[in-house]
Amino acid sequence: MSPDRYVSTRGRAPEVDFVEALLRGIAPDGGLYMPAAWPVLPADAAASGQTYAAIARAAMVPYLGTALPDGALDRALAKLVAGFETAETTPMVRLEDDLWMLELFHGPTAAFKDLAMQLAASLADEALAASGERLTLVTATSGDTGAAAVNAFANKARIDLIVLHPLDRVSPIQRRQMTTIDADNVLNLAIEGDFDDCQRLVKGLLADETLRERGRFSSVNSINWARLAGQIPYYVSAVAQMAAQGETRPPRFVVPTGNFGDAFAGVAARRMGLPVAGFVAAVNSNDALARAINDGIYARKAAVETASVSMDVQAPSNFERLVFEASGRNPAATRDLFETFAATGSVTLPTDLLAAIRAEVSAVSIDEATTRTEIAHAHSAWGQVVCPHTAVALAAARALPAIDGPTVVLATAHPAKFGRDVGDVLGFAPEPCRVIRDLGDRPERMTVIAGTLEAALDAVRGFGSQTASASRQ
Ligand SMILES: N[C@@H](CCOP(=O)(O)O)C(=O)O
Repeated sequence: MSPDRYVSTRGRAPEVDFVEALLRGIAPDGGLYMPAAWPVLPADAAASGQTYAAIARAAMVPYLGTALPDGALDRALAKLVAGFETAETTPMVRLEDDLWMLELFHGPTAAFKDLAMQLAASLADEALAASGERLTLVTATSGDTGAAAVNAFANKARIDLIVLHPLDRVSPIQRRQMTTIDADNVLNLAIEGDFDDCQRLVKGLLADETLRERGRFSSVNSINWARLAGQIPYYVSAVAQMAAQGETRPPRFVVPTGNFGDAFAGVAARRMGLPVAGFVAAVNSNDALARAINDGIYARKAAVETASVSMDVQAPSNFERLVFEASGRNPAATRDLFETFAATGSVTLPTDLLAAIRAEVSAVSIDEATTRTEIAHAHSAWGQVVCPHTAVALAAARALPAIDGPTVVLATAHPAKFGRDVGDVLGFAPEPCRVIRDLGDRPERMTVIAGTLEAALDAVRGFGSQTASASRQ
């Protein structure tokens, strides 16, 4: 069993290497790829004083094996860190003695998604240049993933990118980050529906045989293992940064959660040997994950609109990876559970599975009023202007019982991406960072379509002609 081989959570697909997992996105049996074994972090991986690139290299090399050209990861990491505005890439702020905030929003679209998306784009580019193939990517977004994907994949010669966002349910800045980029290889579709409709359409597009003639077809949502691999390093970096300040007790991480990809990357880091006291998934009123973990019933409900829009997710795709891992990597049990969920919208988790899930992660749901109160509290108590997603996690963290160790809250997006909601609470608009100021007032390009597979198929078939593709090579 090797960490550079990938198995499907549903057990009915052949093993693949990293490049295949990246370029396929989802396994042919409908499952998600998982490394066949967990690699072990080098003993000094989280020692203080290392650069982000060095930490990321150590954490990610075992997952890539020899699937990519020599030096591909180093080139991708060099480009990644050059695109960030802070020397530490993911700096930390100590809010209180035992409460820290890990800032993941200093990249080109001011959200944590940049950390993995920039790497995925560089690595996909290298893989396709080596094989001579073309790739079409489809991606569902509730705001941040789409922006990060458009920035990372715009004008890549061998790649077309189609982004589906729920019409009028992303923030104006998030929408403009997607729609104002000047790139013929990007198609923005605004779906009449919610994020879960977008996610359902992406799965439908990926399963459609008639689109195969376009070449390879994949997704850069966090169903793609490459997205998770690129999110593992910042957990290691957090432990290293705290060690540099004399804090060596294992931390508890509180992760604002939508699709559970960010949190599962943390679970992976712990599996690799990172000392972690626990994980808490902090969700907004879209609480399917919290209900599953706390009540033992995983059940879909209609999504509600919240200020933390990127977390307006009712069927978190990476819950499948958690179930696979917590079931002792049992593909039959995982398959049964998610096939039943797909058919009925509700499953009761078996008692032993639920206990194993709870050993990995706990979950807290934070309502809108508390989120607003927390935005105000972060400003009055610590002088921090935080985005609604970060506020959800801070509120969850402050409600938790104390532990003998630090609690680290992941700050996932810059507050200016959500200026209206944050400004509404604080009475002033958050200061935009450079990448948001640079958006300017360029015209927007997007197509509004109904939330049906037929409408999505029509839009995709009409996009990215061979002629246009050839002219970009
Ligand atoms: N939070 C997301 C939803 C998609 O998440 P992903 O991590 O699976 O790409 C967003 O901002 O779009």
